[in-house]
Amino acid sequence: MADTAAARTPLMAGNWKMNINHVEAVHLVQKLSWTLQDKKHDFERVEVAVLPPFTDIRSVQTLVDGDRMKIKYGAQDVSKHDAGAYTGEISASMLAKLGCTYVLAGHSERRQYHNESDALVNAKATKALENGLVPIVCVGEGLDIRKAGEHVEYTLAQVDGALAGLKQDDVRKIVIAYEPVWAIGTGEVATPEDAQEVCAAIRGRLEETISPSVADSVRILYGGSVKMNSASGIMAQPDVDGCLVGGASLQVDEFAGICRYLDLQLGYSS
Ligand SMILES: O=C[C@H](O)COP(=O)(O)O
Repeated sequence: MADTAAARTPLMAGNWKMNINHVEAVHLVQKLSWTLQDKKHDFERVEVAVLPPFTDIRSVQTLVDGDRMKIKYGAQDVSKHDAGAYTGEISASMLAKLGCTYVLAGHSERRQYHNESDALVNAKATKALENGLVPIVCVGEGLDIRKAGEHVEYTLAQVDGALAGLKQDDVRKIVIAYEPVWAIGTGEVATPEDAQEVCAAIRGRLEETISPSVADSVRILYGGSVKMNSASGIMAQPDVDGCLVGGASLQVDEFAGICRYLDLQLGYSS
């Protein structure tokens, strides 16, 4: 496959999960912005996004808009419904109105604790796209599947299910995050080669089932215990276009270091 990684702008997305209230969110985003600006971070070269809990999004929007920050933001989940009697759910149009760019669909914790199926992930991604949001579709295997050596096949089946029926032009817009469940929040980092193996297989599947040009455009992230020190090795892989960062995104210096992996690779000051 043609190596067009340079045409895919890397994305570092910080998933705060159920951490950080709306007051803390303002401090965290402000400090992240100052830290990155101070280091002259080039947001066109490496895109930075935060994915706070729903209750924080309005505060983050106000700050980002007011200070004209280049940090993007989004949500951790979205309803498959447009509106109506769905207590506790949040629609894609509500997120769009809040200026969200991204929304996670099918994070492994949603699949694990809320039994989200590939069909539901597909419905959520579809709703996100209809409302102008970019879904970050999450896939990845558990430890038993990895040990059985079935991780590639398993993950590709999730990709097929999550993208079923989407139009080529819609698939081109999405982001896919490969997060091996055994490496999430455990300190167990998949090796760069582990990440590359599955990310390359996902790209290959898009090439086969959608089109080579779509496969070359879609950004594929790795997620699972990424830290400042592991980011550059992971990002050196040709089919890895960014990271979905959980725990480390709650620490400004750590997350800023991940976003600045290129500068740190070149030995510039941290
Ligand atoms: O959404 C992020 C992934 O679940 C990774 O989380 P983690 O960096 O805490 O392992």
